[in-house]
Amino acid sequence: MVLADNGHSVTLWGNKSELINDINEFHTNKRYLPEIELPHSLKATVELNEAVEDAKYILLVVPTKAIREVCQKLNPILKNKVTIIHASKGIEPDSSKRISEMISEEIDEKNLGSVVVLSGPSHAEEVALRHPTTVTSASANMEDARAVQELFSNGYFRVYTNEDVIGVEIGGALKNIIALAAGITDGLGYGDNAKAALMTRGLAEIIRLGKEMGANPQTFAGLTGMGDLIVTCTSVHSRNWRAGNLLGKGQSLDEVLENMGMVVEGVRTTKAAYQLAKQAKVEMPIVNELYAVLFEGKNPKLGVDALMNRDKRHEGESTSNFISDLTK
Ligand SMILES: NC(=O)C1=CN([C@@H]2O[C@H](COP(=O)(O)OP(=O)(O)OC[C@H]3O[C@@H](n4cnc5c(N)ncnc54)[C@H](OP(=O)(O)O)[C@@H]3O)[C@@H](O)[C@H]2O)C=CC1
Ligand SMILES: O=C(CO)COP(=O)(O)O
Repeated sequence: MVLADNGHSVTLWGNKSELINDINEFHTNKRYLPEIELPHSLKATVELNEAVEDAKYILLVVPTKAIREVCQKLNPILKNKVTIIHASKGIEPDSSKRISEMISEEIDEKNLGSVVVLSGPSHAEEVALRHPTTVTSASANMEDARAVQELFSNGYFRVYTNEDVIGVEIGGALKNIIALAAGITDGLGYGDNAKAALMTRGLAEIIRLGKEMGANPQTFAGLTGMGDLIVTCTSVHSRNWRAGNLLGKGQSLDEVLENMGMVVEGVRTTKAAYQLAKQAKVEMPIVNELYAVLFEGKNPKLGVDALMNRDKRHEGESTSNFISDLTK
């Protein structure tokens, strides 16, 4: 919608023919954005090669677990070098790969001009209403980051640039873990003090792991770190918060995922972050407790109790100069 509003020629690819027909004929998307009239210039198709034919840019926004599969479908049909912009938020468990790393592994060099990450606090429901939204375009190649900034920027969608791809991808992925935990404490009925604690101490965990992975700690003070953490932990639109909320109210993980019907990225990312933290010996108590709740059947209330009864310490301890990292 943003790109179409900016006058670009956009073709959406989807796998449900009924939904695709509705977009082309009635300019609506009943499943995801039922109240919105889509720009009439927006075309949609079930044929991937039709969607990417002659494309200079491909915007890839499938869930993390589908990234490799979709790239494998794309790679053989690309005829020219393209820039792949991705807006997905996750880390692959076991390989610990970020999305841009998976894309670079799956798309041949001859087909791939550049990878740009578009990330930040932006629930689709509000962007579709053209409500003010700010995001970051990040790439190792700043010229490409600026080109994507130019493509998307308009009066309701403001795009900043950043060269720290690692920090931008890690912030976007790990905030989902904290949002799940915030949903759990809300589901348990604990309220705002607990949520503020999780967001603050959660950001400290994100910075610790992010630094270890090569991110610039300052990035986590920006839109793709603190900004996205705020929106995902507090918004009624957040699937990660909603999933956590149901867990806190006593549903099992299987029940929750079945009821959501949309991707809850924080679940797989918790596994990836748990593995990464272990390998890198980074202290991540919230991640550890959430991992136990999601994958080992731990009662969420006991998880909170464990966090509250950890050894007493100084606020700056083991956060590696948390505040000075953010303000440097
Ligand atoms: N929603 C939002 O506001 C934001 C989402 N994101 C990120 O974008 C990514 C996608 O999220 P979102 O769109 O909300 O997720 P949804 O679950 O709402 O939709 C995912 C879409 O991807 C499709 N899909 C799933 N698997 C495959 C596959 N193997 N091949 C082709 N298509 C597939 C689904 O198809 P089907 O309909 O058939 O299930 C569905 O249309 C996530 O990483 C999320 O974190 C980032 C910023 C904001
Ligand atoms: O990343 C998002 C908003 O910026 C979407 O978050 P949820 O997946 O929790 O809805």
